[in-house]
Amino acid sequence: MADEEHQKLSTFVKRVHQMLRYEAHRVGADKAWKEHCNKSDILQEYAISMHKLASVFWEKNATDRNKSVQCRIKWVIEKCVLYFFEGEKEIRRTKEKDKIQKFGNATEKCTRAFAKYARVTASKETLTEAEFLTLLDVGSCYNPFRACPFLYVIPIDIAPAEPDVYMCDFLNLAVVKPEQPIILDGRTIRELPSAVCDIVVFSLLLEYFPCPKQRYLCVCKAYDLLKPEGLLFIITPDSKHSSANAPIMKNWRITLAQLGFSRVYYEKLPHIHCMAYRKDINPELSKQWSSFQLHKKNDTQISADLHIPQDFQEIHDKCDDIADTKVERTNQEDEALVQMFLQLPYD
Ligand SMILES: C[S@@+](CC[C@H](N)C(=O)[O-])C[C@H]1O[C@@H](n2cnc3c(N)ncnc32)[C@H](O)[C@@H]1O
Repeated sequence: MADEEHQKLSTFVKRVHQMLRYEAHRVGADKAWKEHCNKSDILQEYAISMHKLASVFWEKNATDRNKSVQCRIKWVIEKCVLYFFEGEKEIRRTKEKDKIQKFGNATEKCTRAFAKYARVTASKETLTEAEFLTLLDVGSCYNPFRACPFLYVIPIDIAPAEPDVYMCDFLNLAVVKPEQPIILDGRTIRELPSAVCDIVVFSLLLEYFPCPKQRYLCVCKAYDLLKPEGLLFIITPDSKHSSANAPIMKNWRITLAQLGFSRVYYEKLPHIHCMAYRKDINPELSKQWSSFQLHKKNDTQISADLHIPQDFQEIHDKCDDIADTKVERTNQEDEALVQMFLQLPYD
């Protein structure tokens, strides 16, 4: 039997997600979100629960790849090293350039954009590579990337669990003109300049939002905040077999391609999907790929949504009291629940 406290924390986190989905269904996503952000006691308890789940319970399983979701942080760092320091970035740049040349006149505009980008960055490149990489960790909670030596981390959260995490609602963050200074108003961030980040991380973030449009807004914002050739990491929970939610993952890929992202790394680990998307120098190629995929599916229009399996589940017309984490269950039901929440509180 799994630890009782582990189960209680997982249940609390899951109930916050359920409550938000229920409220969004009842009063609309925008209103529900606004009200949710004012529930400081629940946000605070969520922050404490999440921090404890990740740093105590998941940490215990950190060395076992089959059990651990803790490896999500390691996965992101490993892929950053491969991409930024071990040549993958240059390989991708060459591939993009080759494809553009292959497509010929139709993409003449792309070729010009590419050449201009190469000229502008050539002088800065060596300097940039030697400096820290700027990583925006959205929904950071407890700043798990803090210890990484080559990262300058900007951790943000609506409910920081650690004092070095900035208070910020990403949905309402203003993206301002590039080359503006980053304004840190005390421990709160209200705006960031565009094209300022090498890396944006959404680790277990997107499923928090009750509505597919809010998730889409997040990826659009990440696109604006990233430098060309920067990476967006998305870690999303799924304890099922890799093929079970493959159509949803494919739709994400098509939607992100429509924005100008191409997928660089993907891995299904036992409890999570791990993905890294590159902001292409020119968005036309990935847009073309996306249109081709839609054509194959006989779809004409890309949806400005990012769905998760929970969107297709029935919304219960009554949401249990969030504070009441004690539910009457049989031993068998208890065991099933524990197995389900052993690693992640979402599925
Ligand atoms: C499930 S936790 C994940 C924490 C951490 N990233 C991890 O991998 O362990 C989701 C976090 O996202 C935060 N969050 C949700 N919506 C947010 C928003 N709009 N802006 C910033 N943070 C948000 C929550 O407060 C919560 O700490």
